[in-house]
Formats: sequence, C-alpha cells, structure tokens
Amino acid sequence: MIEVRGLAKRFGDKTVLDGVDLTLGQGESLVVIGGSGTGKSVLLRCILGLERADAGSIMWNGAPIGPDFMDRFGMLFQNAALFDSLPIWRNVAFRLLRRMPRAQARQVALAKLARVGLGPEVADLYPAALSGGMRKRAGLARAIAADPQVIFFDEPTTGLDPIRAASINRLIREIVDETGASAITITHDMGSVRAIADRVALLDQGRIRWQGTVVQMDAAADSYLQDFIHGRAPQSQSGV
Ligand SMILES: Nc1ncnc2c1ncn2[C@@H]1O[C@H](COP(=O)(O)OP(=O)(O)OP(=O)(O)O)[C@@H](O)[C@H]1O
Repeated sequence: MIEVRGLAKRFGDKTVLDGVDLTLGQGESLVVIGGSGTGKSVLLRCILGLERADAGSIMWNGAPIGPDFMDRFGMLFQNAALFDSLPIWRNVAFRLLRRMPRAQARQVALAKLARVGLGPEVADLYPAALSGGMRKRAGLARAIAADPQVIFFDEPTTGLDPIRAASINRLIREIVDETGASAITITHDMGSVRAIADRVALLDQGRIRWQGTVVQMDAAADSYLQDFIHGRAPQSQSGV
C-alpha cells in the first residue's frame, strides 16, 4: 500500500538517502533499522511529507501521497511529544475534536487510553504528572485515536527501561494485529525488531542494504547486519 521508489535526499553536498526502495503491504509491520545518522528519520519525514525528496516517488494505494493520507495515519513520536499544556485526554483526542463533539471525543479518548493500559484517572492529568512509560502509552493512544490505516513509530522504546520497553513493544504488536493497520517503525532496539517486525529493512549508506523476516535476519550472511543485530564492533575496528 506504500511504495517508495528511488528516494533520494541531500542536505548541501551530503547525500543522506541515495535511492531507497521500500514496499509496505496492507497490515504489514515493517521495522527499519540502521546506525545513527543513516537517515531513518529523514526517510520517515519524506514519507510524511515533512521533507521534500530530491528524487524518487512515494505512492499510497497507487497514487502519490497527498492530503487524504494526512487523515489516515497515526504517529508515535520519539519521547511521545505530548502537548504539555493540554490534559491527557485532549492530547489523545487532538485530531478527533475537529470531527466530533467534545463529549464523544472524550469517550473515544478514554477507550483508547484503556486499550493502552491507562485508566480514566489519567485522563485529566497533565503530561508532566506521568512517568515516561505512561507518557509513551498516552502517545500510543493518541496515535491510534483516529483509527489510522498506517501507523509510524519513531524509536518507540527510547528512554524506557527494558521491562517497560518490552511492554510497549508487545502493545504495539497487539495493536497492529487488532487494527489491521500497516506499521513502519524506526529503531535501533533489537527487542523492538523481534517483537514488532513482520519484515526488517536495514538502511545503510543511503540505501536498503538488506531486508527480510526476523528468521531470515538471524540466518543472513551479511556481516554488517550480523554486527548490527548483535551489537558488535565491526572486525576492521576491533582493538581501536
Ligand atoms: N534538516 C537537516 N539539515 C541538514 N542535515 C540534516 C537535516 N536532517 C538530517 N540531516 C542529516 O542527515 C543525516 C541523517 O539523519 P537522521 O536523523 O535521519 O538519522 P537517523 O538514522 O534517524 O539517526 P538516529 O538513529 O541517530 O536518530 C544526519 O547526518 C543528519 O545530520
């Protein structure tokens, strides 16, 4: 349903994306991994239309991504990115308030909060009163509030301890399965990869260097991929 072809993006004389090809199927969960600064966020920003690509195309259901897509996607931002001045329920209901009465939007927000494990007592609190894990859950409730067809997860476990990270990963996988939404996650966290991915794509030097299932990833011969998934320094740099 999302087709990225030949995507290229430069900043000045620095080429960040250099011909990225990616396909995201209906209901599929794709996780994009890659080292720091390889362009994962730039790729996401290009897909969302926040960054203009220099070349290539991004199609959604066979047509270039346009304004209709904006009502169809949800996004969990890194660090949840809640509005500090709004209570949690209004953060969750942010996009709903444009399209339904306030009382109804609040009901939907409470239901989405319940789905991510947050009770009604959280609804009227402000983000500052929540722990990092709770904020992440509230961000997830906001991402799914408008029943999106595509959900983007930007580093969903950053800043969480391993146990909270594992529960967020599990929640993401459950939500993707339940809603039938397609998902693109960008992360360095191999725990997220294993919990969330139907398919993994490794971004390296501006291109998709490798892609496949988690089982294929574990068996892949690509030495850089193996170094990445096992957190090893490459051979050429050992002893440095
Ligand atoms: N607006 C911009 N202007 C100039 N350079 C940029 C801009 N945005 C990103 N870059 C550069 O593009 C490269 C890729 O950045 P990006 O944030 O996409 O990496 P990333 O893979 O998401 O990294 P990380 O995993 O560390 O978040 C970096 O070298 C960054 O400095």
